[in-house]
Amino acid sequence: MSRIQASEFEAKSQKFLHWFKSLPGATFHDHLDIRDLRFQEAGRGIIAVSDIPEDTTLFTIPRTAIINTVTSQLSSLAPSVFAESQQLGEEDGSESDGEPGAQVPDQWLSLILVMIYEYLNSTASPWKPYLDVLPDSFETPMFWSSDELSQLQASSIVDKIGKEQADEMFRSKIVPVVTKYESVFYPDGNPKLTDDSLIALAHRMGSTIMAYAFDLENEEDMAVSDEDDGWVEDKEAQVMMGMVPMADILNADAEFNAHVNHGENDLTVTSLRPIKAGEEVLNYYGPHPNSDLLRRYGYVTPKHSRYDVVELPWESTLSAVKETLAIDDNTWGKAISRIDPEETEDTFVLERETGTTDSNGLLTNPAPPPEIPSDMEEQLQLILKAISKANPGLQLDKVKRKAVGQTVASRVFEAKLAQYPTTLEEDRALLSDPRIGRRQKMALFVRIGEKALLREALDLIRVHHDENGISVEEGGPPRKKTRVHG
Ligand SMILES: C[S@@+](CC[C@H](N)C(=O)[O-])C[C@H]1O[C@@H](n2cnc3c(N)ncnc32)[C@H](O)[C@@H]1O
Repeated sequence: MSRIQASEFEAKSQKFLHWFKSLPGATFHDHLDIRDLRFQEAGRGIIAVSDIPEDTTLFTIPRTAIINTVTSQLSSLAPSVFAESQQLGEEDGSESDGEPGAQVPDQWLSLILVMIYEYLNSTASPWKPYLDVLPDSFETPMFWSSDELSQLQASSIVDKIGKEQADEMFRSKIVPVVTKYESVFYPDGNPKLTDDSLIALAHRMGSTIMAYAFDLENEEDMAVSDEDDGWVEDKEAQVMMGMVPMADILNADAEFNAHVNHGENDLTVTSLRPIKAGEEVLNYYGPHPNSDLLRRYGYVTPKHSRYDVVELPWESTLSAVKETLAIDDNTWGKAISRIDPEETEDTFVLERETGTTDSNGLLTNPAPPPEIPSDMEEQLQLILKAISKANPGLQLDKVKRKAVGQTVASRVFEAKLAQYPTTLEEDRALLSDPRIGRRQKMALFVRIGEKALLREALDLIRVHHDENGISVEEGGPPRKKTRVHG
């Protein structure tokens, strides 16, 4: 990084800080500063420059400083925009942030439109110094090349990126709104963007929102008292997305030392424990696996590994059952026909039953090894029962069913491991290679976490087998004389 780049970056941070402090109702503790953390690939962050005691208000953000559909001028200049984007989002029930069911589509689309409006009106925007510290490029897989994506190997994150769906949604929902309100989005004859540039801008704003926006909580009683000023229109509108200057300069980790409180007129950030001079103030984005952290925020951390997950398709469990019990096709067909696809899960999630942090933001217990997912066990027993109904000769007692279940789970985990072209050991060796780039390193981190989880699950099954005095062989195919062809 050249000195000029560093000083430009610093100048933007200080301009933003100055702007923030001048907002009516805003506070920023003297013992804090915004720092350039690009040397640790963390953009900007907030650092304590002197010791700060527990329970200190670190800064206060008035709700009027938040960018959303209530505060942006766009609402008054084009009042029907949000109604329209709401309808458009609801019409096809489309998912908008790449995570099924995670966000009401109209909220995300509306905020993208607001951010596009503020960005295109940049010099006139009251948030200009804030917009200047928001990112213009991202490390999220949405922006990775296919070569980079291949480094994620068999991680289910690959299927959740949703670039094409986002492209399509922006083309069909954002472009027509901007075109319809051209004079609002391009004031004073500002040059118009081509559709492709507008879609690229929508991606930029969409990714910014994904990594920076907050779900703004409103207390129950506010829902009544604030009805007049538009914050809360009805029960469903009680959570509203917004861009919260300064709160979103906080980086985050699975252990953290600050908390954002949502008050009636402002948001306050308080210290959860003493913060020493030189320490970074850290927020918490949630118990995300590294795959999700990468997908949503474009980074990974060792502490989030405890929340890693591996998705296992039901199909793979079925194949392992058929193979383990050496079931012939006829019996299998009958057994499968007894399973109602409406009543079964398509995917199971292997994860550790790890608690989250204590009230100080610290993780106190090590994460235990992952058990076989309970819904996978239930469905496994369901198919075993269906097999015994299809062929009574294949009826198994409880102990045997348990052993078969564990053997099947082992096979499912092994099969998943086999989908990753490299081994855990190879990946760990590669991680320490100084020549690998940032994205490759993050991809390695994700796949190492998933492989380690599968290995832990396999080890745990081995321990259970030993404890129960059951060999894996016993969970294997019944001997020839007990095999009955249906
Ligand atoms: C809400 S912003 C935090 C401020 C951000 N660092 C900036 O410069 O604007 C979230 C983004 O910060 C970065 N980030 C947050 N926590 C991080 C961490 N622990 N390590 C590395 N990057 C982090 C990621 O790029 C993420 O998308």
